[in-house]
Amino acid sequence: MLISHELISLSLDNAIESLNSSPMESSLDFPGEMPLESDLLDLPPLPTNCTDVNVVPEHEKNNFELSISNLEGELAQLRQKEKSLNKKRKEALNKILDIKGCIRVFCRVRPFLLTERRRTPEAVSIRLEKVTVRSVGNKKEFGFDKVFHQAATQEDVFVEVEPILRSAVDGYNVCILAYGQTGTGKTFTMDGTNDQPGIIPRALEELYHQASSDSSSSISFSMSLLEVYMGNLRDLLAPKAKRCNLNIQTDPKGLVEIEGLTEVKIPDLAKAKWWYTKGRRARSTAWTNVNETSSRSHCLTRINISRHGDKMKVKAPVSKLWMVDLGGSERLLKTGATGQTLDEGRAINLSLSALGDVIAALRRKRGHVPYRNSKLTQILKDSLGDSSKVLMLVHVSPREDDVGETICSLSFANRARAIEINGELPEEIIKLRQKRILELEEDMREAEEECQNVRNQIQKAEFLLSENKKLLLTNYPFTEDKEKTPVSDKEDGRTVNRTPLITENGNRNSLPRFMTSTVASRQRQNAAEKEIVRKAGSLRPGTKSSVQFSGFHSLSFSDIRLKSILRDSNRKSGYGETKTILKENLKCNSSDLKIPFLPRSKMVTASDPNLRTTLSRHRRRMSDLN
Ligand SMILES: Nc1ncnc2c1ncn2[C@@H]1O[C@H](COP(=O)(O)OP(=O)(O)OP(=O)(O)O)[C@@H](O)[C@H]1O
Repeated sequence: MLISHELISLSLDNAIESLNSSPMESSLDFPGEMPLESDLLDLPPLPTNCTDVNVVPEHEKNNFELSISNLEGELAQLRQKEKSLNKKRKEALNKILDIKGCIRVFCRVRPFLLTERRRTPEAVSIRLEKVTVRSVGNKKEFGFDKVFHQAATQEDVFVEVEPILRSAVDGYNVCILAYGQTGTGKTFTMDGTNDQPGIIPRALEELYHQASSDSSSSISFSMSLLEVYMGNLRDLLAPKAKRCNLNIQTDPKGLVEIEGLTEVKIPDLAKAKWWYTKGRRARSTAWTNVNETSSRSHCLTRINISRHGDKMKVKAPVSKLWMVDLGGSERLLKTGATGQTLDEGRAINLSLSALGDVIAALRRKRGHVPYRNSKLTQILKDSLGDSSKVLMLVHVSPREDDVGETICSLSFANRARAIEINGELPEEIIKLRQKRILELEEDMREAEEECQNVRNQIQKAEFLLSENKKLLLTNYPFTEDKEKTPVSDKEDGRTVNRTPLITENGNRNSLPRFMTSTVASRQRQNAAEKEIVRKAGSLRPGTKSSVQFSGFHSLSFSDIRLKSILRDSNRKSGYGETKTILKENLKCNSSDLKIPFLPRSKMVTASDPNLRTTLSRHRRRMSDLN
């Protein structure tokens, strides 16, 4: 192995030279396809006019080591910078959400269905972020943080939801609730269809996207799905027999856990979607006068987000993302419900009113928050409080027949926004807030852009570091074993570089004494190495034997990518194009990439007397290994 590596450890300039030269000019010519290492082993004995590159002087090893430690230092600094930029972005986002309010309420108006008759003037109209409802000469107006008109797409809705998801990945507990009369589109918004996926499938995708772009920590997800049906908890991911009667536990710190709830690891998006679809199928639905597949329960999807920092031993902090498709609020007579369906409707209404009370108490910053009044609010206790972010999407129907229900839903939403206490804010304060939000958004965007730049630099540095390590190991296979084989030591008052020797059983320096080098032979060897370096250096000042990135960064010729780059460059004309190809493939600036350009005449031949010692040493090492 060492032989072939040494053979192909040509410097980039020599490599390009070989690739571009004609068969007459070079004995190591690679027309089109590069030879395999095994091919190289089968090559006939080296002719005298051969580029000998087996000697890597010891002082270059120090350069490698210095380069590696420089890169490691650079990487540590870059990672620190990424962390602080991330923190800056988080803070800006958090401030934005605080200004906008920790409990935000959006309204979505469902379009008319094909079976519904459209009347003018329409009962529900929208102007900016206000919804106006008209009925028999009366007109009521409701304000929201955001209103989605009938033509709004799933994408439009998701764009507004995305920042809150970011908060979940940043470590906050987040709760997204879909509220509204039955048949107004809650399930459509949360779940969607195959063609028009809703918030949950999009959020899953987004979470993996955010996790993959955060290199400062590793983020993992797990999923649970449950429904609150008639005041009971049902585990939608458990086998049917084990689904019911789960208990809610709250620890002294106020963290909520549901005893026995199935929690599945979702290492990738495909797994996440698979589990989600499985759970959704188990949900209770029934036919009502209003909706053919009316949800008869509250369906809760929980994603636990664990963030592992540098120290994997420390227990990873976990944040919860709840996405809740609430049961339909309805006036029970209208739905034509009887028997069990009537009971289901009552249970839904009771828990919705408990939810309304909790949100209103939180908005008013009351000392007592009535979480205990329903199972739904008990479950969501640690995700509705002060340090959490809540988003409620209220759904309404555009139909005149539904005006009564629409007004009920919008009043519920207004209560959650605490509008009746504060009234709408004065125009001036709204403008000031908007200005501040714009500034913070700009800060966030800048931090994000800078962070992305730093991530690119990290990637590049990581690549260079691994290349340098590979190269070091290739040329100095015993590098880790520093104590047993000192790289250099003093002998007779002079510095002597030692190349480690190896026997079949792997012991070094255990050769018979007559085979080991003497002080004199080592000095000759040393002198020969120095001579090679001197000759190479004299050909072009500053030329180094590898692709030079800024500073000491170098790239091994044995790297597959470089091989293919060189092969391409061989088909093209030469130096200029090679440089372009390298730049494109390695995605670095031209200033970072300095390819030494050497004249073709730069050949070190085996006939050089100074090289004889070195070559014989090389052959001995080859035979040691064979
Ligand atoms: N924005 C929309 N665009 C197109 N179709 C919609 C939209 N919103 C709702 N619908 C359609 O309206 C019907 C009822 O919607 P959906 O089942 O989502 O209501 P729901 O509020 O979840 O009802 P329930 O509370 O009874 O479960 C469905 O056929 C759905 O496809």
